[in-house]
Amino acid sequence: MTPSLYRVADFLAQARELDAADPLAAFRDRFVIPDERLVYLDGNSLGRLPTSTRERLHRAIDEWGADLIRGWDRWITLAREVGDVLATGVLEAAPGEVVLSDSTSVNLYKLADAACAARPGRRVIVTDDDNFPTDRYILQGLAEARGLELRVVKTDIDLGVSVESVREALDEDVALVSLSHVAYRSGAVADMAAVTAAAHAVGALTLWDLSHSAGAVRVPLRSAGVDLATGCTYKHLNAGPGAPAFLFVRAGLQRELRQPIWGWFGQREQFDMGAAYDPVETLDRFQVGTPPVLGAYAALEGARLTAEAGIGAVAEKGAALGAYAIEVCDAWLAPYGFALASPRSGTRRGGHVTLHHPRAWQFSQALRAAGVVPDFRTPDRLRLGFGTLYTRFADVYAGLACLRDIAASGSHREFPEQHARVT
Ligand SMILES: Cc1ncc(COP(=O)(O)O)c(C=O)c1O
Ligand SMILES: Nc1c(O)cccc1C(=O)C[C@H](N)C(=O)O
Repeated sequence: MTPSLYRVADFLAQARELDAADPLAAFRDRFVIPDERLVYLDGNSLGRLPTSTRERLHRAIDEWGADLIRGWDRWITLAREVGDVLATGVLEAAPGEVVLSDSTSVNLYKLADAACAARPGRRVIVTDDDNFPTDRYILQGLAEARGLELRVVKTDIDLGVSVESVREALDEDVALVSLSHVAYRSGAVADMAAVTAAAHAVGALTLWDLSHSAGAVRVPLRSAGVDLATGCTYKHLNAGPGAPAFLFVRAGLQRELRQPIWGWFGQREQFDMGAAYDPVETLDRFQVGTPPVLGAYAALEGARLTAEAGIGAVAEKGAALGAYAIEVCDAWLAPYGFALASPRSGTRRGGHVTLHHPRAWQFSQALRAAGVVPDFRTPDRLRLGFGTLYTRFADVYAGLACLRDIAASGSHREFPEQHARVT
């Protein structure tokens, strides 16, 4: 499974060999793939639909029709049920530390505000300048509302945020360090354990965005001593557009923190409908309102699929897909001006590989027109995202062969230079 061991020029044969040796190959049959000709390299934005999810959602709709309000006997605990699958099968956390809730954006706000409230007198939140937009905006808004300073660490946009740069931003005034574990643009993996240790050394809490990590790489929440985390389920966990996010709160912190949105799903004896907010002492205090049940079932199926495959095997295959892509890019695309904009080392890279090219937008449009779906990120980056459970080495080969042919023929120049709308 290690592409660098190959010294053959025949990348197609190499892809076939790697697919034949892939222990996760059979998982592709567990996804709905209506068009086998489409080369989908955007699983890091929106994962494919698992067949079990399609079945479970049909069943859930029928249960709604038949059970009506009685369905809540089961649905009421669904967010925690999914959380436990994520905790034990995907995130290296303990049962009772992860729950499905709201969106990543809303959870970031809830957790960051709770962390700042738990460090009264400290005036600083630390983040980095290439963190995902919603993270930066939420922290900007929170800092403004609380009269805090948002200290923004400079990132190398291809290699991610370094522990040294975070350390330089730390002092005893810092309440919270909030970073993405896998950078959305480059796929660079931050050193979760070292950053967390550095933050703890000055008495600060840590909050990690795991949107690009969950279901793609190992997330050592427990061994790194992480305090707080959140992330989406619609990328590598394949739970579908708008599926609910998850949040993690370290067991030892749950009683101490109080989140800012006082909803009834955090309330002790919820159905007593008490007069004043009195939150439970467990993780449920970070819930707010009625969970989206259909999305929660989709998240349950997606999380189970990754847990069944094993996050170790998933991460290993993701790294191998990336290594193969980089090897092919070096040989085929560098002559056309493409440059790697992700870490080369598999242990420092998440589930996607990013390429830099001044005409990345035009290439992304030409690829789409040719039946290959990558994504584009401003200003000049092409991201190739691998859904480890369904992307084959042969898909990576086909996508890159198409990109090479476009570059060789110059056909990308037929597409407008400026991007209009980008997803
Ligand atoms: C790192 C990261 N955080 C957050 C989000 C989105 O958050 P939300 O689901 O709240 O829109 C994304 C992707 O959209 C992301 O890549
Ligand atoms: N969440 C998305 C959406 O609602 C619309 C379009 C794209 C997305 C994405 O997930 C983008 C993705 N987080 C990124 O890394 O760019």
